[in-house]
Amino acid sequence: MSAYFAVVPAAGIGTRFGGNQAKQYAILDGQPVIAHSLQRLLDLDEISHIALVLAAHDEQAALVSAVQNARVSRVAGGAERMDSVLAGLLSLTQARDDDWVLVHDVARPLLRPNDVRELINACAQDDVGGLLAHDVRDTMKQSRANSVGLRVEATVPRAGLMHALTPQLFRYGLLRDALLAARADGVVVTDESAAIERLGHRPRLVLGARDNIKITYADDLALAAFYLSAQRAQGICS
Ligand SMILES: Nc1ccn([C@@H]2O[C@H](COP(=O)(O)OP(=O)(O)OP(=O)(O)O)[C@@H](O)[C@H]2O)c(=O)n1
Ligand SMILES: C[C@](O)(CO)[C@H](O)COP(=O)(O)O
Repeated sequence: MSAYFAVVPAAGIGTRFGGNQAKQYAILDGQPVIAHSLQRLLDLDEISHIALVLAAHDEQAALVSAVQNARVSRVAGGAERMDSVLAGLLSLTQARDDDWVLVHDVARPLLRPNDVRELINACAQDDVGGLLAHDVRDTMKQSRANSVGLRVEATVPRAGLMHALTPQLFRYGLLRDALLAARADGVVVTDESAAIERLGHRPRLVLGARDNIKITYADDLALAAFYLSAQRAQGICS
């Protein structure tokens, strides 16, 4: 039977979020974002081990109790998200090629356990894997900046457009090889699926909850606090 591992890329510096510390240490309902994100994964008994990928200069992670859990190991990250994910994967020396690895951004603290289970179930018989996603709702415009400002270039048909979320779940050996190939080709991918797609595969898309937001800009923190209290009211988390 295949085992499930997780890699949590947490080596980013949060340029778009701003402030004087990385966004994973911003406080959300009394706890740093990293504590929420890790706890959501630790609550899933299916996951045997989590590789937490941190920036080399990170001195705050060690102070977070979820980081000290025996199922969590710390790994040094790289310059791009894909380098950090690869470092996490390569640290999982106990994983076999046909085991599964869930990659989940530390910046997504509101992951619902049921979404992970749906992703796991949907991919169970799959040779490749898949990711959580949700559909684009708004009318989409292609923009172009010119001498008279920002203008509409075209209206892009929204049918079939999806937002890629995490977790993204792939076979360990396939994901490792896909990321190594992207790196060897000098291609920077912003998610695991893109690396897998480059090899000609078509990852499965599993509809995920819209509250699984990524904290990217500072105002996302207030939105996350709102969704967290709504999840509590629904009994989705403690
Ligand atoms: N070299 C990097 C860059 C990003 N990440 C992680 O990848 C996830 C998604 O990246 P993003 O939201 O872009 O985070 P940051 O890189 O921190 O933000 P920014 O791009 O605004 O600097 C985050 O959990 C981040 O910590 C990482 O582990 N290693
Ligand atoms: C992986 C990801 O979270 C999918 O939404 C995302 O691609 C990573 O960060 P970015 O904001 O797209 O750079």
